[in-house]
Amino acid sequence: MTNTATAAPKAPEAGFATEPLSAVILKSLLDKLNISVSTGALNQACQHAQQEYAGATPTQRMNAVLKTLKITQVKVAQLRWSRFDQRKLPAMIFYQQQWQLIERDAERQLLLTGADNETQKLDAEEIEEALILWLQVLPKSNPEGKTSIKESIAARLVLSEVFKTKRWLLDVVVATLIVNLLAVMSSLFAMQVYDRVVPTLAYATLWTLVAGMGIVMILDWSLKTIRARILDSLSCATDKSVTQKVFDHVMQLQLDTRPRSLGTLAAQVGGLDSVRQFFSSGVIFALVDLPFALMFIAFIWVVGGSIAWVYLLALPIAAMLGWVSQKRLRKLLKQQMLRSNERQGLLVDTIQGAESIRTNNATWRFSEEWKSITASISGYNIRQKAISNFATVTTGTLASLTSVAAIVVGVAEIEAGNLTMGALIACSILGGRVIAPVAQSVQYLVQWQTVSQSLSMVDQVLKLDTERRADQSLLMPDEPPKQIGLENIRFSYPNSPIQQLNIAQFNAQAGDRIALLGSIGSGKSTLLKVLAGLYRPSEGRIRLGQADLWEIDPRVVSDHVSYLPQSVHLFKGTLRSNLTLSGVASDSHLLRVCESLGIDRIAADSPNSMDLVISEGGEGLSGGQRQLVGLGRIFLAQPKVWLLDEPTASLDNESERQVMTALRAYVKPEDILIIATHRPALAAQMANRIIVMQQGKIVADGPADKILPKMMVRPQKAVSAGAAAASNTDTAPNPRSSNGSSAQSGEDTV
Ligand SMILES: Nc1ncnc2c1ncn2[C@@H]1O[C@H](COP(=O)(O)OP(=O)(O)OP(=O)(O)O)[C@@H](O)[C@H]1O
Repeated sequence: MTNTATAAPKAPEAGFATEPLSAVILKSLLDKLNISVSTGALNQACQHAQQEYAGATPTQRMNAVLKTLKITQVKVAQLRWSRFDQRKLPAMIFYQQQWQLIERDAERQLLLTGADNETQKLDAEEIEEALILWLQVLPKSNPEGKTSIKESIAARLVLSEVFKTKRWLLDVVVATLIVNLLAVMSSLFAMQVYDRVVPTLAYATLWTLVAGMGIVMILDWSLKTIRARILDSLSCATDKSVTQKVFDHVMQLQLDTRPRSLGTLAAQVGGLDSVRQFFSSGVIFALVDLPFALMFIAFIWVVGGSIAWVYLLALPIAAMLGWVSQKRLRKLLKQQMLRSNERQGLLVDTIQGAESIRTNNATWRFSEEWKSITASISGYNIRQKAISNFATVTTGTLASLTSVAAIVVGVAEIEAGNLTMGALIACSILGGRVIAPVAQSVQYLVQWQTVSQSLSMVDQVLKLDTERRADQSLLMPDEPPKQIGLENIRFSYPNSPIQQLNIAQFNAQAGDRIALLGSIGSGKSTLLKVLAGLYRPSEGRIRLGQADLWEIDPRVVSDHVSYLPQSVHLFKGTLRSNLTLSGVASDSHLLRVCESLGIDRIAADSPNSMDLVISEGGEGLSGGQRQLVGLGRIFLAQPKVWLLDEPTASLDNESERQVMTALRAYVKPEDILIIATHRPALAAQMANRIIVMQQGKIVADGPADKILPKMMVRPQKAVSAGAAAASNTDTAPNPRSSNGSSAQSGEDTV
């Protein structure tokens, strides 16, 4: 167990706010970030920023420099070295009264380079309080929104499902081949009738031909129906399997890397619908029919000679039209989809936060935001519709033009004696079969843009890390863990340079009852989530029992470690289904837990008892009742490690007492209990060991009876008192303090 105490933060180095940003250092940093900029322009921008923003912070001046240089892909953050996530180097540092470049060399040693190009190696401790300016290069957005099928994970997923069995492909190709050959029969029928039946009025021949055509039509109808059925069932099966895979991926996402905007995430996953619609809307017919266009042209050549040229000329024009339209649509659709996802996120946020919006009189603000997003979506929509309508109408006109041109050429051929009237009519019928799939393909090229944008949205979700690698062989220890600990843990949220946890050593043994104290934002919840295996630290190791927690099967981890979040989420269902989320608790166990925690009173107040209906989003229970349900879940799970984040924050005194009693009864002597709380009274009642956190670090760790009394004295200085107490304290945990007197007066929060 560690006993760490850090000094209070030192004052920032004088002069940091006014010292000009060094153009030389900034140039080196931008070069390292692969952002090219001319030295002259950079010098001018730095001078301009210094003159215009003389008294401003370094961040404001850096932003001014970037704005002058028109560098938009970079965000600036300013923070102390002690909170900086060192993996995010290089950066600029204000040290020894000057701006310098800080990076790591090949041996991972910290290296400072000054404006004079002098370099020096140094240790992290020397620059603990120095100021860092960090430039975050935002991922390059793909302005064209181009997603190649090869790069797209979602597209590969869909295609691998579509082609899992290839039998259907053969069936569809054979059916299509026959359907197209039958189309040739229809044109031959027309030719025979015009050339042989009409001149002689040979009815016997006509009836024979009609009988033949009857068989052809029945065959055509049957094959088309079978082909559609095959493709429909294929698209349903693909849809089922792909959406399931994406849903499972979302369920296994590493929680700290999950995007913060959940409404947008939901919209991204919903994008799969347009992919499914595309694949089930008959695109495969158009694709399969497309090569037959060439076959029909060949047939027209045989029957009508030079008429074939007309169609051969129309083909590339139609293809060009489709290609140009989809190219123009690409960028528009991407913008439209991004805004649509944003709107979906706003809708979810507004519905969830309706109470806060109303009570803060903020309805107008959200309404304005909605109006502005909708206006831009409509703008994109109108432009997109104009392009696709142009493509559709122009292809239609092209089809008519082609058929007029074919007739004109045909008339000339008839005059020259190269063609009969029947052959001209047969060519006209076949010509329709050339233009139709090409026109359809233009539509699909246009539609493909929507699909490829949806695919790239789904891709963004599929690219997020899952909690375990797919190829990882996981441990399944059969012994329950007797300890949980951290070694050299550092944690920061993605895209944030701030280190939210920095803990060299922490160990909790069986029997430990730990209260985690610290001011708001000090990292208590983050620590509990890291211990629960919900957040993956960027560095270091979490030991659960003898193994690394991230090497253990997550189901085994959840069996042994339970975490109660600060705000408990309830799901649509009943009180019972919300308590027994995993569905493994027996009724008698459930009833005992409900009685111990007072949940039975919630059930008793409802006519439906334990079947009390909970609606989507957990509406139907009060804040305190939700917290009891959350506790109930953990009591039912009976874990070895109990991680409770402010478990009684929403409870009244009576319920809190009941929960405390229940905790004493249910937490077994060999279990580990860690409670994050702002209430020293709660800590005094439950804990035999106190840990105090500050800025993501453990600043005090020791027996409750040594640390708590000092914290009760001046709650406003609790954290530093805790740190001071710890520095005078034995490092071994003491048995639980019996000194309840300090607890009684300790209703203050820490
Ligand atoms: N999803 C997130 N992304 C980025 N930063 C976050 C995120 N969640 C929390 N933080 C930051 O991490 C820091 C630690 O937060 P944490 O919730 O662990 O604090 P805490 O000690 O539990 O606070 P409280 O007592 O208010 O619950 C805070 O500064 C917070 O702003």
